[in-house]
Amino acid sequence: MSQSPASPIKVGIVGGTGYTGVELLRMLCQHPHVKLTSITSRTEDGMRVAEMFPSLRGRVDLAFSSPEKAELTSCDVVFFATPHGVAMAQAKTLLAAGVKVIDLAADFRLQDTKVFEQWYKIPHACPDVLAESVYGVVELNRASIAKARVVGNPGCYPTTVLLGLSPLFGGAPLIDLHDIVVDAKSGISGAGRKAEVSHLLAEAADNFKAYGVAGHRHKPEIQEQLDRMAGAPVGLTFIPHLLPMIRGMFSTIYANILPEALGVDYQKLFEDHYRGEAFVDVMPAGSMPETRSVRASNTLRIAIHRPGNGRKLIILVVQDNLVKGAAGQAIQNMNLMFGFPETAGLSHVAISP
Ligand SMILES: NC(=O)C1=CN([C@@H]2O[C@H](COP(=O)(O)OP(=O)(O)OC[C@H]3O[C@@H](n4cnc5c(N)ncnc54)[C@H](OP(=O)(O)O)[C@@H]3O)[C@@H](O)[C@H]2O)C=CC1
Ligand SMILES: CC(=O)N[C@@H](CCC(=O)OP(=O)(O)O)C(=O)O
Repeated sequence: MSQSPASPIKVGIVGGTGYTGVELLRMLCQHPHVKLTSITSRTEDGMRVAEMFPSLRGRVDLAFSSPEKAELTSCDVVFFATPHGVAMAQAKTLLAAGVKVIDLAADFRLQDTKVFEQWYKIPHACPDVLAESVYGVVELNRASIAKARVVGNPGCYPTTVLLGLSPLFGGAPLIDLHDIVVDAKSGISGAGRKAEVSHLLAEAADNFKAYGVAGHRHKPEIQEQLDRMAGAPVGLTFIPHLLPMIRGMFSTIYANILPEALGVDYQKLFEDHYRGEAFVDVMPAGSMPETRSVRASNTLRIAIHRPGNGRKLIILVVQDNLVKGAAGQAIQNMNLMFGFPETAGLSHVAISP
């Protein structure tokens, strides 16, 4: 049962100057049960948050502090909006102090440490903490997240793919598991705020390209979860693309319906599966979702298509990579971990246009 404590919980953010960090700030400063107490940056130690982000003037009255100076052990929960490898170095200390941890990077996503080390090129610092962590797609793992001390917030692409496919698993076999194709596109904020030539306006604007075709680190993450959901190895092709826009993610998923499942009403199946979910919207039959319909909101929208009523099932999924794909989902996890209403602080309507 949801409960609201009399006093707000104390929240720290490691990596407050990045794109997902400032999204956490934007949403948490309006959260009814949260008090922001620590926000770190190695490079902006001492700078007022509102000086760097004028959108937060009058909302966040704090300065960035270096991670060493920040009093993270006095928080109730710490979000890591940092590169891979940072959260796992501090998780044990925080847990020992009774602090819950939500990592927006990949340290607590892949349960197989060999696969983690193959893709992230760093040894896992705390396999025991990894073993107790929960993969944070709320709509898939609600009960475990509510009891968790450590959550690995999913990658942005995996969220679209797993929520796009999840209604097809758990009952009688419906699709050919050997051949699922995901054609995914992300806005450039997905690459973070750090300077890189390929992210310059002159390089990324008025351009469109695929990347990671030979292999992308989100493929093993999706694979681990899909294999678990399907109860068998899934044949997955995953191709990410870079869109010439700032925010937004669009995944088109192609699956082949099994001959014995051609009579299923997939629109109804998806509607029934997600009925009552606050942040997953199954659009009416024939809809064409647009990224701007979810911009700055925690909503993920899905549309189901079946051209010619044939055997190809096409699932269109849109989300804001920085919100449902990162900071919003992390707050949804926090709400569950502390017994708050799942929607607390997350009621932002999309900005459109
Ligand atoms: N952008 C997106 O759409 C998504 C991002 N993610 C993941 O979330 C995490 C954050 O992403 P994003 O906000 O885009 O990244 P950014 O590059 O925009 O920001 C990274 C932040 O981490 C801080 N930081 C960097 N290195 C360290 C370190 N060693 N110790 C402590 N702080 C550090 C930086 O500040 P400073 O250098 O001043 O300390 C900065 O505030 C990443 O792991 C990313 O993969 C997940 C899903 C979607
Ligand atoms: C557009 C773009 O570059 N997107 C990033 C993925 C987004 C992300 O941050 O994912 P992780 O948390 O797993 O790093 C990429 O493809 O590397």
